[in-house]
Amino acid sequence: MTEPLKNHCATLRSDIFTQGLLAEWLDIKGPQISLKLPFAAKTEAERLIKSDPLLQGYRWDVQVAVESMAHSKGAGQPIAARNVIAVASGKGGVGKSSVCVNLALALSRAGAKVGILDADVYGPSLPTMLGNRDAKLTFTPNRKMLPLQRYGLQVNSLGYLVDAEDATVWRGPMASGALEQLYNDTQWQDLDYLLIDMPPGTGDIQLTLAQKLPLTGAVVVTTPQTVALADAQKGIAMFRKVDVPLLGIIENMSYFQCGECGHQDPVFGQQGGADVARKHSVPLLGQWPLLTELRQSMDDGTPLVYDKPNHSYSDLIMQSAQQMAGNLYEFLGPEPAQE
Ligand SMILES: Nc1ncnc2c1ncn2[C@@H]1O[C@H](COP(=O)(O)OP(=O)(O)OP(=O)(O)O)[C@@H](O)[C@H]1O
Repeated sequence: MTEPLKNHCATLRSDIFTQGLLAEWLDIKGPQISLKLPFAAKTEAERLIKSDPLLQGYRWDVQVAVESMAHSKGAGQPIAARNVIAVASGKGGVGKSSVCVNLALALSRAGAKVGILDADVYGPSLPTMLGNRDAKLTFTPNRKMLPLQRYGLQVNSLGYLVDAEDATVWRGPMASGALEQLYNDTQWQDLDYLLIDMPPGTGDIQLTLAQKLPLTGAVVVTTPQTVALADAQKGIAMFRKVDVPLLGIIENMSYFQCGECGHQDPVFGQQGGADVARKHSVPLLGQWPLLTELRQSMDDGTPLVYDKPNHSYSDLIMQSAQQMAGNLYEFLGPEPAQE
């Protein structure tokens, strides 16, 4: 029965599991099935299993054991996590930090150990979005920073070290120095994914970061608006130039969705992010509407995907995050085992 069952699981396909649930991830002992996923997609796997009548008679134990991907680079920087992902935008204010926080929380819900490094040193917004602005970092005896724990994530931001207002007037070299220190001197604990909230833009500081950090991949956030799209394309070009694989584009603020009646209004134009994704052969990870509740949740420091997991918007975020993790695995493949 084991082989036919494994073959059946391989037919359970979705956008995230393009080859189904693979035989090597499954361990079947009588009515007990253990499924060990190599990327964060526990929620999607459970959904697939639940939707199949043939699999209901079994006891399922779904675990996530994220593997480090083969592609990992960076000029001499230590690698702080199994996978390091930049969340970037060519233009400011398109919602990059909000997307980064929600993606991180979604990956954590999908079974992974996740951290966020707020590298947006000119305007660190992580402390506000996570509702822990008064939190202060602690240090190890050898002066390493211990990341703060929040909503199941490990996080660090310049905002926990200095006042956000002070950081906004920093000049390039000071900001780059602070960033390198944040990256090198934070003692991250056993992370599957470290998401880096990059400073907006494609200038020197962003290029240096993209070159120096051992990035496994990058996600570009844009709105559908023409000016944002031009900058998003610069972002794509920047990552391609330094050989960082693009895991996808998130089109944020795709349309305004009225919280009362559900009416949709394409405030910033239509499909722009989707068109750029197609033009540059980068996957589109999602189209997230402009929603008052999302903005409110970020201002209140209780991000939607954590605070309201059953909200339809949270489903969108979960889909994008798991798709990103799946793309990372599919595009890059696990690191070969050490001899
Ligand atoms: N989909 C959305 N719906 C409603 N509000 C949103 C959405 N995405 C982001 N926002 C809001 O837009 C504002 C800007 O978002 P955010 O700070 O995430 O952008 P950013 O691109 O990181 O900005 P910066 O360039 O300053 O780093 C915030 O108030 C945020 O709550």
